[in-house]
Amino acid sequence: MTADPPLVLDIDGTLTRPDGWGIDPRVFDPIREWEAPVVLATGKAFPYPIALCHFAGVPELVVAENGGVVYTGDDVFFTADREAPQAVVDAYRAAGYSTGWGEEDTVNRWRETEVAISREQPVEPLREIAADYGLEVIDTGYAYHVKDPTPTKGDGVEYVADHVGFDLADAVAVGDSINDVSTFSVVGRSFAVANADDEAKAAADEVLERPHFDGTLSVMERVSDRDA
Ligand SMILES: O=C(O)COP(=O)(O)O
Ligand SMILES: [Mg+2]
Repeated sequence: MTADPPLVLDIDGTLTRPDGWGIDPRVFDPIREWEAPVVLATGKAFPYPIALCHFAGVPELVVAENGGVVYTGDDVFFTADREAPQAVVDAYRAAGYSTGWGEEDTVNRWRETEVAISREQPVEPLREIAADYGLEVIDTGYAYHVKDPTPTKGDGVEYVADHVGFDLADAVAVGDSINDVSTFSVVGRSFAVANADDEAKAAADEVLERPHFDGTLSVMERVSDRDA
């Protein structure tokens, strides 16, 4: 018997420090002590959530690249490929723009199914080129993501739940942006942190009073049925 509900957590904007950048150091113990699966569902490239699970010492249950890459702990699923997003970014660069991440571009280096562009770069030409390729550009508040519209974080979360064997109706999700809306629609209870964008706030069952990991921690304390 487990007292805690399964958790689905976004990373940027949700596990972040009060100033919005970097993982809040208080994240590690509560997720390690959580008595149910914890799924990290992020727009970041695959190695980032894997590393977070690894260093926190928790099982690697991961939805990365906004649903493009799913890891159930046993199997990796790729639900899109990078070719078309890369063609969009190549055309964007050919038009004189840049991804904005510098020469080595560690943001995209290990990305398999989409490409991310710095929010300091102009988005309108990017949207126009992406539309020509039938792709979308989503703004997470941390980056612009050029992606196939089909795979979503919510689809990836369903994969993980099926493989791990928990009921999503019991699960609780916390997120901050438009890329969490699909997650909110597949779980039993959803929460948007106070810093969330309008789309996430509208989709969540509840908008929290507190931002970033302060908000997420308040949910974890509230939904845990463990005896104190
Ligand atoms: O990669 C991003 O832009 C945002 O990442 P997140 O989905 O963990 O918030
Ligand atoms: Mg986020």
